[in-house]
Amino acid sequence: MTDRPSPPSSHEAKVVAGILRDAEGRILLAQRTRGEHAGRWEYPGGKAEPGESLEEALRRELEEELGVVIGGISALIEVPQTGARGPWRLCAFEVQAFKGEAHGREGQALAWVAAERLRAYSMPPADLPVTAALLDPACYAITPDLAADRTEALVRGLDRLIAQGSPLRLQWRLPQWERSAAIGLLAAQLARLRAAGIEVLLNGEPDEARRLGCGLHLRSSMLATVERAELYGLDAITASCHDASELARAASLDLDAVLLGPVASTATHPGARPLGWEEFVALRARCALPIYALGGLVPEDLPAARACGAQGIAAIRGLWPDQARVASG
Ligand SMILES: Nc1nc2c([nH]c(=O)n2[C@@H]2O[C@H](COP(=O)(O)OP(=O)(O)OP(=O)(O)O)[C@@H](O)[C@H]2O)c(=O)[nH]1
Repeated sequence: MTDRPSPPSSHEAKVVAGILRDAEGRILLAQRTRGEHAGRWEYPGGKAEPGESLEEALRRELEEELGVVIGGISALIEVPQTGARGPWRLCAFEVQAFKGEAHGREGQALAWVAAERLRAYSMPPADLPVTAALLDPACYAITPDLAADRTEALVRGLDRLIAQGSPLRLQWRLPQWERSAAIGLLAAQLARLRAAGIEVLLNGEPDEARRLGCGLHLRSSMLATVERAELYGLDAITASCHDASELARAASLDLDAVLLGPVASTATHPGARPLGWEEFVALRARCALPIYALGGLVPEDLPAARACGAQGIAAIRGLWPDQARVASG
């Protein structure tokens, strides 16, 4: 587990937002009536006032804007951003219960939206990571770098991932394997992975992923050269990023998420300089893509990652089940 990040700086403006659900599980959006994002939809809330805790701010805003009194809340994600007026942070909370019937007390339109329809609503950029935190897996596993004769060990690892039964993204990365063998094994495993709710992204070429009908992960070298048109018709697309220019490139291609790291030092990439959480936050603040924090992280790091604006963690060792047995088995 990594050291916890330092608390957000006090000169950073805070905006609180609540995720409210109705009896059918639909989520409440409010339409902005003024300012830069007028007409766009957002999670209801507003700016915290000086001296107010985030919970107090959320309670006040939701009462003022919607006429509801909220019960318990839990942190979903914080999204540090850099705006024209300086640093600010969108702090999104799941609202476990509320009293009263939500209505637009400030003339704003409201909509109860089924989770899978959220992305059909135009939202401010800072909301992209909030929506991704609601809809997409928090864990992004990467296959271990096994030798080409280790098919059985790999399949045993997949069995265990499936048995865990939690939502997951899985990057299929087998650099030591013949291309045809790596793709052949994925083709044979894809249906059962998908049936278990595991979303597979091939570390490879767009055409290969299209033929398999799975997602695609772009190495940073490919991110630099790939054209948007080559990515047409693919499921989820992610990319490896290490700095602000790669993040900007990923954003210009409108990718679904990126992996940013290494946050801490890792056994698999011993020479790479770790970013640490502070630099991670500084980079995250300059773009609005969903970002998985990568490098030396384990599931216990998830709350810290979410507090730094990460969608979750990406890892080989930290997420591959029973790594020790795979390595020696
Ligand atoms: N409430 C809310 N604000 C958001 C979201 N996403 C996002 O970028 N924002 C931005 O955060 C800021 C929130 O300010 P606000 O105008 O709602 O807050 P307020 O009513 O307390 O402030 P005001 O009285 O200065 O207008 C706006 O610039 C808004 O566009 C979101 O999901 N919910």
